[in-house]
Amino acid sequence: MALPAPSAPLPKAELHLHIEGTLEPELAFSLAARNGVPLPYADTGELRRAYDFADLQSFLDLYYDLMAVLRTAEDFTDLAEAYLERAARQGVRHAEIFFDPQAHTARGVPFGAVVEGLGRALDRAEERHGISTRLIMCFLRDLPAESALATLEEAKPHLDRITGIGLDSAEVGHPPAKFAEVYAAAAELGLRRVAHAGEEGPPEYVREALDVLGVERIDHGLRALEDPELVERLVRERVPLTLCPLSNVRLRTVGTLADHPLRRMMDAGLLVTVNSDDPAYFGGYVGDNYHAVAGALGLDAGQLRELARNSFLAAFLDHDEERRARYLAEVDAHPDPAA
Ligand code: HPA
Ligand SMILES: [Zn+2]
Repeated sequence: MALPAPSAPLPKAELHLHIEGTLEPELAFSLAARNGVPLPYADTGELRRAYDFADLQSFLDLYYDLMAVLRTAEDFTDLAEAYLERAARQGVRHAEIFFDPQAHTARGVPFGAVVEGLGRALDRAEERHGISTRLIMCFLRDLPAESALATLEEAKPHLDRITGIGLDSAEVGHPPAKFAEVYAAAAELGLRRVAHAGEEGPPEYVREALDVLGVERIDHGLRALEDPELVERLVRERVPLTLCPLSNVRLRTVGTLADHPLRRMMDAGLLVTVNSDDPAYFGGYVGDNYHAVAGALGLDAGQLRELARNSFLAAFLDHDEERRARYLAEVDAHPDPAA
């Protein structure tokens, strides 16, 4: 008897994904060889063994170091192409991709090489992988606000490729209000706004991201749970939260997946989504994150469907409502959300 064909993975959008965090050890070594960049690791096994993080900063140190291998537009194309291929296999139909321009321009890589390189992969993502895409430029919050303003200036000739801005890197000590001016300038330019807040920083940072920066989504937002009034507001205003469960475990913001508050957050009425953050470093791509939380928290088919629906509801698809409706219909029609 023939085995039934395995069903396709649940269609989903990925809204919290740092493209530099998709740099797998194998690609890092091959780019290092191509560009003549020395790496302080003997092989991919030794590099992987360094992925044992105590907190956000210990991860960021390695993340920024390994980026040294990314030098040319072609490197960024190869990086994004590898991500899109993996994402498609895990059911991603729409990806809103973060990149960190300052981490590259600071090393002498031109802004244009980064955006054009990524853009070449994104331009063919629909045809090759069936994935629609957006690009979101993140500012490094541990650099001065002036550097973010200069980066927005550099971005101006490339705004046809950039949908929005975000805020990432070391959170504590760098409150959202530090970036009020650049967020206001970006809003004037018609850019969408998101920010990491409440990953390691306090609930106050989540409130500031909403009130001072005018963000439309909060990346992570876990620590909002410490403030019931803030939770009530996030529910009332339907502010999407882009959660990254495997990241939270690897960076020790939650103890184990079984302790992850995702299910409680859904029960509280929050609009939560599941994402991979930096999948090459945290042990899984977005489908792996869905499977992991489904297993650890005992999510049923309805809850998995809700997470996938939320991802499309929270996506920047306002100018393409027809597409959003199509993606939502694909979720509703999916025979087996656990796949
Ligand atoms: O998880 C993250 N948090 C903050 N900054 C980041 N930059 C890449 N990944 C992250
Ligand atoms: Zn992130």
